[in-house]
Amino acid sequence: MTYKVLVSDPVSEEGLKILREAAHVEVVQQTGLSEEELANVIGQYDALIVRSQTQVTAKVIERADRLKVIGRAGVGVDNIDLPSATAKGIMVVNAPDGNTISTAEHTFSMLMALARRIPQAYLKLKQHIWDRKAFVGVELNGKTLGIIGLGRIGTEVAKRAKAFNMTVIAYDPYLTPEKAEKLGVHYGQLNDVLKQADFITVHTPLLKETRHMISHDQFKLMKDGVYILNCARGGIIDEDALYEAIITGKVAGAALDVFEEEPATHHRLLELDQVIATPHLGASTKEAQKNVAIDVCHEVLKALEDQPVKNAVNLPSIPAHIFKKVEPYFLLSERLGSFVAQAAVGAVKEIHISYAGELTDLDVGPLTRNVIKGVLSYHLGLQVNQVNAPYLAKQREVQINEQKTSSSGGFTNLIEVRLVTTQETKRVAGTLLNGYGARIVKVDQYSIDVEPTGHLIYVRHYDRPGVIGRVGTLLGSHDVNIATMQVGRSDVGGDAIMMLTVDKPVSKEVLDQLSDLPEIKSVIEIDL
Ligand SMILES: NC(=O)c1ccc[n+]([C@@H]2O[C@H](COP(=O)([O-])OP(=O)(O)OC[C@H]3O[C@@H](n4cnc5c(N)ncnc54)[C@H](O)[C@@H]3O)[C@@H](O)[C@H]2O)c1
Ligand SMILES: O=C(O)CC[C@@H](O)C(=O)O
Repeated sequence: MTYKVLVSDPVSEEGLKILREAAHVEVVQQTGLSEEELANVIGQYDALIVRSQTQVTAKVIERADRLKVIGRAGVGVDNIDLPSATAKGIMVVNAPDGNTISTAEHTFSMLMALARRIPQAYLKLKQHIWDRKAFVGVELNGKTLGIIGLGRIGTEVAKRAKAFNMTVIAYDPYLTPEKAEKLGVHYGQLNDVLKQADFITVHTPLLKETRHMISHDQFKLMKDGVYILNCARGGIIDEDALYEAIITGKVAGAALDVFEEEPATHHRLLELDQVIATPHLGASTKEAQKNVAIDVCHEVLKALEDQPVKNAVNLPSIPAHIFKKVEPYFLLSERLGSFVAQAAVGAVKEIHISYAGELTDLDVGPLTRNVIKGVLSYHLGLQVNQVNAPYLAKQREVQINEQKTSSSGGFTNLIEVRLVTTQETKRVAGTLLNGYGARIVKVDQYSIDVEPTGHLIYVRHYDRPGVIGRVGTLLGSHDVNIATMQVGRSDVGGDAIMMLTVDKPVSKEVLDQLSDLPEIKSVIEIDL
């Protein structure tokens, strides 16, 4: 059988030749296809290889009847509708390592160009104007670089900054003071980075939690005359807030490689002299394109030949007989991980998972991987899957401990997840109730009974008369309907929790108002 592979973005020939040289593969290159055009041809192909331009939408996937694998030559898979691909059984693979250095170097080029106003001076000279007074820059030497997101690229940027004698302060949910010390960077919370840095660069994925993570309130905390860089994803920085911060002089300059909507040829930020920009060129080097093309083509070939792949973004690979037994606990295990990651404060250090009751007879490996996936996905997004979750945890020095125990607290099956962070230990336990589905039955020392689904509000408070009423009244006054409410307390008048299920996401303003109510200790919104 011959496999047909469609390459719909420019991808390096050095990678494609791996496919061309495979006897049973035919490669077709067709770039610049509209959604409609791609949907019309996709039915003929077994594999699709893209970079970031091609939008692999639900409509395209719906027509992809032969498609076995989608290969992304790069890291971000935000241009691929992963749920649709997964639902149709199409594997998505990426090439996460090949463009790290290029993107770090691009960020550093932008940092230097921003500090010395090189693009602005270049433009003037091209207009035959020899203006030396207008382009006085600032040195990097002795300045503080704030890095938000110290993953692959952030870490490489940090190394380069240190070579320039910069102080580096970083915030990442997986960064602990010990790891920071090893890397030679200062450990900070987000606000520390915002307050202390002269230059701030973001290197996180674009997730619900990171969308607009730098907005009006965050700009207010920064030093006057701060410089901002985004070579990660448009949308991490709120572009309207950035515009305002530049106009008011809070931000002295910004370097942008990415935009909320691309191509961004007419963006109003581009009108500002303080803004320098490139059209999403972070990964555009011969080396990176060669690396990612080779990596992704190897992966696509393996997927076509049913061999194990390293960088599958969506599909688990579990033998069928094990899958059948553990499948009912899949949702519960992942949601417990996700719950505890959202509920806990501080950088993740250890994940302890214990299984009790009838689960002790099963191979719980896939469930453990699912719990880890649930924890890590909160900060690492779509790149985490069943296959790579333990590897990603190890890479981040997160310790994993799995055990089976006889104490099931009266439940026929029980999964307990204990997350140890730099600041606290958070526990959650769940069970699968025969005929009723998954339930969270314990949070820390409190017994509750909550379906792990939808929008939850987790309130810690003091057990005093009137607290529950005030919470209900406040939510009601903001048109937030409470679907269920569970209350747990340690002892009368002592610490207590409330777990509310609400029908729609609650705005930050309402959550802040809830936190300000008397006797409330903390309020966290959890999306499952
Ligand atoms: N401009 C380009 O051409 C280009 C090229 C490659 C990658 N990228 C983008 O760069 C970004 C980083 O890529 P990477 O390979 O370093 O990814 P990575 O997964 O190695 O690192 C991302 C880091 O962000 C951290 N993070 C997640 N949520 C956070 C939060 N709320 N606050 C602080 N940190 C948080 C994660 O813990 C992780 O360590 C991604 O958005 C990727 O798509 C852009
Ligand atoms: O394909 C590109 O050049 C962009 C790649 C980059 O944004 C990525 O996420 O890997």
